[in-house]
This record gives sequence, C-alpha cells and structure tokens, in this order.
Amino acid sequence: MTPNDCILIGAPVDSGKRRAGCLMGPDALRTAGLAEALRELGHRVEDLGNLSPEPYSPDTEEGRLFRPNETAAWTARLRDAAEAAMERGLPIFLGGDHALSLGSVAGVARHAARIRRPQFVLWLDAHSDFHTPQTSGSGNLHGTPLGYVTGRSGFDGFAEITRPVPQENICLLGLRSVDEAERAALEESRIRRHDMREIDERGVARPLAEFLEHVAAQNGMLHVSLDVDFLDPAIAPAVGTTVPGGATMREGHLVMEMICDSRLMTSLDLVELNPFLDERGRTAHLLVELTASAMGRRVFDRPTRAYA
Ligand SMILES: NC(=[NH2+])NCCC[C@H](N)C(=O)O
Ligand SMILES: [Mn+2]
Repeated sequence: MTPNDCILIGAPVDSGKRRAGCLMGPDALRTAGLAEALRELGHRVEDLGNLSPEPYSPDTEEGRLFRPNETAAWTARLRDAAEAAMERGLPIFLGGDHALSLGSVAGVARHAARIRRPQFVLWLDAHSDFHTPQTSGSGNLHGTPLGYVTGRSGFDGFAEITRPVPQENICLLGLRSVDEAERAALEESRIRRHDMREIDERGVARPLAEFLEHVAAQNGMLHVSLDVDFLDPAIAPAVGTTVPGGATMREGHLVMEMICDSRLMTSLDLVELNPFLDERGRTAHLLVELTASAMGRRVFDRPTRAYA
C-alpha cells in the first residue's frame, strides 16, 4: 500500500448517549498501539491529540434529548477539523461515541464538494443511526448521524448541512437493530442496506464488493465509519449498545482488507469504544488490528506475539 499521511484526531465525544465512558476511547486506542501499528506499515502518522467542543451553553436535564448543546458544539468543531485534515492526509477519528460522525462526515463531505468529487459513506454498524431528534425514542443523538448528514430536518441548534451526502451514496452493513421510525424512513430512502441475515446468506464480500465497485466507478471519496457494535459482542464487548449476532473476527478483517485493496478509503471513524466495559483492552486491540488491515496489513503477516 502506498504510504499515507495518517492524521489521528482524538474526539472524546461522550454526549451522544447516557452511558458514559467513550471519552476514554481515544486514549485506549493510543494505548493499544494505533500509531505504532500504522507506522509499522510504512505510513506517516501525526497525532493531533484530543479536540474539545466549541463553547456552548450547558445542557439542562430537562427535555427529551440528551445533551443537544454539547453534541452540537462537538459537531461544529469536528466538521471544521475534518475538512481541514482532508487537505493534508487521511484523518482517523478516535471516538468517542457515534455522535462524532455528525461532524466528521459533514466535514469530509464539504471537502469532497470543494474538490468536486462525490462523497460516499460505508457505515459498519448494528444500527442504522438514521433518526432525527424528533423520531429518536431514546433521545440519544448517537442514533442520528446519518439523519443529520443526509440533510433530514429537525436538527435545531446544529450547524446547517451545506453538503448533504446523497442517500444512494451510503451503504449500511451489519444491521440487526433498527427502530420502527428508522425502518419507515429507510424504506422510503435510497440508502443501500445489508443486514446480518443477508450477510449470513450471501457472505459479507459480495455486497461490499458491489458497493466498492460503485464508489470506484464514480471516482468517489470514501468515508468508513466503524462502530464497535458492528462486531459480535463476544469478540468486542466494550460497547454500551451490544447486539448479539454481529460480525465475526474474520468478517471484520475481510471487510477491512477489501477496503484496503480497493484503495478507496479517504477517512475513517473508530467509534463507540467504551474502555470502561472492556476486558483487558481486547476491544481496543481489535480496533487497532482492524485498522491495520484497512491500512495494508495482510492476513499472512500478522506476527505471532508472546505477551508476558
Ligand atoms: N451509534 C449507536 N450505537 N447507535 C445506537 C442507537 C440505538 C437506538 N436506535 C437509538 O436511537 O437510541
Ligand atoms: Mn452507530
């Protein structure tokens, strides 16, 4: 793989849901050796440290939505950081919960519009995260990033989406938990979606290959958003919204290896890691390994390591 300029951007967003802990995600990913793994593959790595949200008026405990002001402030900061980082390399957003993708995707889409290339999004997740603040039953905004970046209405107080990602440019892979209101909206949408039932029947490679071919044919930019809960909780326990029946270790690696082979990925989110729920760092390590697969590590050059 040709060396990349990887830009690590810590985004300790924890306002997207009620269970705290994702704010420790960026440091867990660093501790698990993300930068070292990328350098070992020949990439240049710059770590920008952790961002903080723009100033905001504190959220009250009233209201249906959980911490909307804080999430809106993160969105503004991350959108600008993402757009700026795209000028210089391949940003990797170290989450933080999935609310960070309101900003990361909005920012990369603005950059793509500026260089006149279409933006595509591959969403690796158990959930579709296509709510609006109005349709969300939980009031947790980590369930809304795809609603926001496609330009659905109802995001009062959030930066206006100037460059919505076209629905047909989005592919959901790994679905197995979709709320009723999301299902209705998805069915009316042109978003591509492949649930675990389909992956069981057809394998993960065929639907992914179809999407990657489509991105390549359009000369697209590809943002990959990897939610820990895409993976089966048996191998990735460190997440607050586990859903049994997720991707296996090999399915996860195959997806990342195919992304690597396609040479299409231009930005990446690693989200929903809650180190408080991890078991001796195994989920953080798995995310590092998966990122390495996406960035050029081959299945046959995983060294055998003896841990003392
Ligand atoms: N990024 C996530 N883990 N999202 C989970 C969302 C769960 C549920 N659909 C909700 O809106 O509350
Ligand atoms: Mn998610």
